[in-house]
Amino acid sequence: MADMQNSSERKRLNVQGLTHSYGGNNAISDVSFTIEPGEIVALLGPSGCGKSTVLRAIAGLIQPKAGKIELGNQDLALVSARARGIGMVFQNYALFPHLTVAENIAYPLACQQVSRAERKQRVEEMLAMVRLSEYGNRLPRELSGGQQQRVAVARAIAGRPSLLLLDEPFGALDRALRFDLQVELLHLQKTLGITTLIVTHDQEEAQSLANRLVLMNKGHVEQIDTPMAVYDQPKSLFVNTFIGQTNQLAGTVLRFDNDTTLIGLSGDKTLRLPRRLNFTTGSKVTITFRPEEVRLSAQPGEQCQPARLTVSVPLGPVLVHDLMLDCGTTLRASEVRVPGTRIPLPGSQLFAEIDTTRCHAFPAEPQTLSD
Ligand SMILES: Nc1ncnc2c1ncn2[C@@H]1O[C@H](COP(=O)(O)OP(=O)(O)OP(=O)(O)O)[C@@H](O)[C@H]1O
Repeated sequence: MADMQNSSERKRLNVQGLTHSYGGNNAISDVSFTIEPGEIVALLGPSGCGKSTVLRAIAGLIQPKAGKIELGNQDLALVSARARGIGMVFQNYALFPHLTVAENIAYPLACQQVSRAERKQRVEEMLAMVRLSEYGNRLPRELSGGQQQRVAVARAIAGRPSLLLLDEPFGALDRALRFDLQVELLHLQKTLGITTLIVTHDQEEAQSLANRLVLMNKGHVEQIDTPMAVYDQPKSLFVNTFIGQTNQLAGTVLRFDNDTTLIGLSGDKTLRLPRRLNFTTGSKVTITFRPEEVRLSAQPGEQCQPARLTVSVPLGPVLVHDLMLDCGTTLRASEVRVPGTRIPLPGSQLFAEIDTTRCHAFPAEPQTLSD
């Protein structure tokens, strides 16, 4: 293990202005981000937003139309896929079915012309790392899905890559197994310190694994931040709704009083935000807030929106309430259950107090944003 730690050189990945199209249709436009040596970053976004295209360009499997990719101090433009020193793991394991587990792991080492004796030693080291020491002589089909994926990870890191690319690596596995493998991968990645890029559309996976998230939408990068910053300070409505759950209210900026903004909601209701928004009076806005930022009570109060309970669902330690405002907008509230928490009856008239310090405001129409 010590040998392994010293031999994988930690490198910085620098992606600048990456642009690619397939047959005239732009798949990614001006994608830029960096991954610091030893860092793990997740590329996250809805299906078709261009994640795999970015990964393929970094791996050298496609030639991007524009942009620059540097690993360490090396520009990869003229470096073949094979010579890039990148380990890859795909969703579908992609193990050679006719080779044993040990032969699969040894394969990239043979390509690198590593001596037979060292190959044997490294395969044993890798098998131990992914806790499959007893399985070296089995064929892939004699392993479970989770075990096969661990072999794929072992094979990807056996060649001591300076960059590890993972494309939906646990997508085919069930939830519990995914979690176990995520923890294992995190441990391995930290031990080896390999600069890692993981592509996923699973936001929980991204948040639990990565130091930073690169959020993509329609071929563009929308935000690059830590998982907490992306959750707490989303830069766009897309990011706000893609990460975690969120409530949305359509509103109009009515006026500014001192350091507050009065928002008009439908049905003559209002909401006062305790800060001056960067919008002009009359702007149409979308106000967002998380379910945990809504407190329900049976009594009306200032800043409370009347709402009728549709259903309450206990989810482990949390009670999730779905409600409907008078205007027909749905609202979700959540609270941590404590002994004695009562589940209200569907149809109950309740009052939703929104934590206005945590609300975000986004333009409902782009042209209403003031500068
Ligand atoms: N070989 C190809 N030929 C033509 N269009 C392609 C090709 N590969 C991808 N695309 C298109 O490019 C866009 C980006 O695809 P890409 O596979 O990079 O997205 P993705 O975010 O990885 O999606 P998913 O999460 O579904 O795998 C999509 O519109 C897709 O249809």
